[in-house]
Amino acid sequence: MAGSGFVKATSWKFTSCRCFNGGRIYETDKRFNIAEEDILQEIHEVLGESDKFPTYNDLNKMKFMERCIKECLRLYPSVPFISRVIGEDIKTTTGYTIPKGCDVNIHIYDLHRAPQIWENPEKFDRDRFLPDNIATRHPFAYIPFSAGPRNCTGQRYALLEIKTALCGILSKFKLEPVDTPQTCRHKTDLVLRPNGEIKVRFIPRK
Ligand code: HEM
Repeated sequence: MAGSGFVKATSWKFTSCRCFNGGRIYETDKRFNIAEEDILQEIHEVLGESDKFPTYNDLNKMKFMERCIKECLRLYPSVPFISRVIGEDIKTTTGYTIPKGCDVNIHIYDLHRAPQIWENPEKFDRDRFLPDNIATRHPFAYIPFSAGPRNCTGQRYALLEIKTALCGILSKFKLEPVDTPQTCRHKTDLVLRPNGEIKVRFIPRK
């Protein structure tokens, strides 16, 4: 139990929390500010105006919030790249052969911003994960939790914890960015990490 608690705590700190920070703090434009108020409205629709703690069923009803979280994880994947050792020779569609035994890095950050896949890739689009819009997308175009047999075992839990945190924070505070995408830089690491502090203003809601 202690081990599992530790995994959850560290997973939150290094992944879910990154998603939360990344999405809110870097996305300073009006599209996200409007989304934030609409997320709060959805929270009120599901929970009422009370301080009720959300249940599993409540969280599953928060579909708009979920789409915004997914868009944050597209723009700022907490795990920006993963690595694999190739198990057999692979022929690419461009005619190259990647031999068995090679180390390969899959750059999730770049994949999630590839213009061949995403229209206006740099834009925060709250509708990008509507069912109609994901129906035609390649299943491996969006892989914040990796894919295949070694994908993230905590992904459902991660979404629930991010949603829970958003319910608590957004119902009490309006968040305003202090740092911007222009002032923040990332540094190379296993998780997407800012090169310094990211400041955000918490304004209590009346
Ligand atoms: C937004 C939050 C999270 C993101 C973006 C994320 C992302 C990922 C990614 C990309 C991998 C694959 C790593 C690789 O293939 O090298 C992974 C693996 C894993 N994640 Fe997460 N993760 C998140 C939260 C969590 C949480 C909350 C837990 C646990 C409660 C968790 C547990 C694990 C475990 C155990 C693996 C290894 C799976 C395996 O190798 O079979 N993750 N995660």
